[in-house]
Amino acid sequence: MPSRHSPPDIAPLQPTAVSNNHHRLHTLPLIIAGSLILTGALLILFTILLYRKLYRNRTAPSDLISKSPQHYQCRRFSYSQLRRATNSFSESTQLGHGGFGSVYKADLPSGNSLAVKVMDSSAGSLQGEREFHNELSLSSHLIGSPHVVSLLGFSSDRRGRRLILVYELMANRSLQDALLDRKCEELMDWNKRFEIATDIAKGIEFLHSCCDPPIIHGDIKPSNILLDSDFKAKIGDFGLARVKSDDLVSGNDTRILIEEEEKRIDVGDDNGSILEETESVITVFEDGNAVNLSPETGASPGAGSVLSPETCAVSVLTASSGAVTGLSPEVGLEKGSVSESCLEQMSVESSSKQKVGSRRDWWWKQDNNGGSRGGIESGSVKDYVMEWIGSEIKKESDNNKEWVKNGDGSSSVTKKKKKEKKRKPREWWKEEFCEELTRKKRKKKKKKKKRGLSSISSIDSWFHRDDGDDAASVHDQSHNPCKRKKRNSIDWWVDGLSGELKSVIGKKNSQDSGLWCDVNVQKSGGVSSTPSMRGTVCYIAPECGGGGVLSEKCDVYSFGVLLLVLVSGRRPLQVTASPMSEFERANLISWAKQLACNGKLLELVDKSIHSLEKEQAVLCITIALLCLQRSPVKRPTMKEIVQMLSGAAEPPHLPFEFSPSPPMGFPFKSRKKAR
Ligand SMILES: Nc1ncnc2c1ncn2[C@@H]1O[C@H](COP(=O)(O)OP(=O)(O)OP(=O)(O)O)[C@@H](O)[C@H]1O
Repeated sequence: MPSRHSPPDIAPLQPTAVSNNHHRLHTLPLIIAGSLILTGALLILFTILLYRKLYRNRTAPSDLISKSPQHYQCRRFSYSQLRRATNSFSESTQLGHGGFGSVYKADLPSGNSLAVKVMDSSAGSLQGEREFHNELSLSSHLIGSPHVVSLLGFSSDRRGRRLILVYELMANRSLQDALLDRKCEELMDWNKRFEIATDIAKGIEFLHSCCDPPIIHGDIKPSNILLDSDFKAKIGDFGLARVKSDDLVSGNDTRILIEEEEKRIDVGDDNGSILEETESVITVFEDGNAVNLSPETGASPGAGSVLSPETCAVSVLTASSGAVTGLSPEVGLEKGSVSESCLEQMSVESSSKQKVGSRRDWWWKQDNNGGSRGGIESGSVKDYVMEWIGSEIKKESDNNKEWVKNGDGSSSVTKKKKKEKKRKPREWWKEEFCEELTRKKRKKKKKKKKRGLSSISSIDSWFHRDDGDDAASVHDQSHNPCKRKKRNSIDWWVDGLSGELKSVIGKKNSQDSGLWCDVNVQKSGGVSSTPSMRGTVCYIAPECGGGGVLSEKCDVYSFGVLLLVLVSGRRPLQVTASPMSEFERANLISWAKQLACNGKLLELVDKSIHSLEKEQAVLCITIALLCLQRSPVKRPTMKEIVQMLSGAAEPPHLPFEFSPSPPMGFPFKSRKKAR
């Protein structure tokens, strides 16, 4: 009998293998998923670590800085100690407010007091961080001058969001604050002012001549001049300063560049820029709903609109600087603040018109900023201003129709009487401007008849004036009484503004409007100035604005403006009284030039000053005018200035173009007549 073989144990094995396979099939995706999750988690962890590392690097520069040997002399302060010393950075300890934060007085338990500048980097201000770095990195160069504010150290909070610079405390805060806001009695003594001027000059000379390599401050202005308890001046705030390194243009190169630039402008302008400018004005206003900007034609009814004095004043003053204490009749010609929206509008629009200039150094680079020669071309400045005025005119035109009629003399007597009753503070402005307009209108008609010249808006001609032309025109007019007659207060007022506008418009800043906001006087008495990478409007040299060539001569120019401010006790741009005649004084630089041409320099001196040394005052103004020459090469060096101020060098002569007119009736015969 055949033995019956039991079937091999394969059959029962089969289900096991199947189940194993099944098991494998089940686990494989799990393994894959698991490994994917693990990889993902690792990636996320890595990213987080990387991000934290980068973030830490960005927000806590002080950690890095402390490792750098060149900062070892700068002490690192304990944040909590500083916080306690400033009462948690309370307002009561606030000394002032700048572009990138506030300055507090810190009273240490030892009895010493310090000034603590807090920059809140959580606001995302890269520029603030840069200034922080810049100031720290320069501190090692700045030791040894009694005319420079000492940087004692730095600090930052645990998360590195608050960056702190610690300075010696300057009891009388800034010159801006003491002279222009608080009007300290001590500064009404001429000797004190002269001493301050000399100290500042010595401080800048130290930066230019004693530091190796030289340092260019880049932002000389009253709010960066600090006064100790004896009102001795020291230069502070080196956030925009820079070491003059080899990659920077040397003095000679600067000269070549400037000469090339001047040639380019001469040739460029000849090649039609003036024509373009004229055309652009017409186009702008034709586009702007047939708004006629010419005061002459604008005054006529039906012209669609008119350039009201308010518009003119606000636009030009706003454009020029925040340093305007009197803006328009609406603000009562007292301290007022420039409309922020206007400033923003100006900055935003202007920045879009700028040509972005390329500079090697980050110092010059600014978000949304840059540009060639003053950050903009003259045409675009004017276009911008014209456009802006045009838009303001549109707003004004509806309100001002009555005024236009009045200006034209067509309104009824009864209406006039009614208006007189309601006379608002701004009325004087309108009336005076109407007179101005009608006068101009008459003159223009005469001109047309005589010469048959094409009509160009007088506003247009205002903007054709450049800094250089300004001087020339001042001189020209002073030497030619006939020409001078043609100028009126408005002309003088607007004189020189094109250069300032260039600076303004080249200053768009991510944090604020980019304008000098000295009008925003803080509660503490401090002021907020422009946190600009290029200096401050009205103080910045024409060639430096908008990323131009930087040299020591930029500081010399700023010193010139500061000197005028010091002597006159007023801001570079301000209207202090209501009459139209005051407009000619609104622009301090133009006014100084005008007085120089008329041989009346001493009229510039602050009336509140006592014990005036007239010779010294004339010396100061003369030096200021030398510093304000358009060509940097012509400006004196700080060393020369110190020598002049200290009497070690001969007192300088006024630049030719500002020297007083020669006596009339000069016996000069032309060849033609002689024959
Ligand atoms: N060391 C100091 N001692 C006393 N007060 C100071 C000191 N440093 C600054 N201040 C005060 O704080 C104010 C603000 O200074 P800060 O340098 O921050 O800004 P600013 O120079 O006014 O403007 P910007 O930031 O545009 O340069 C100064 O105007 C001054 O009144």
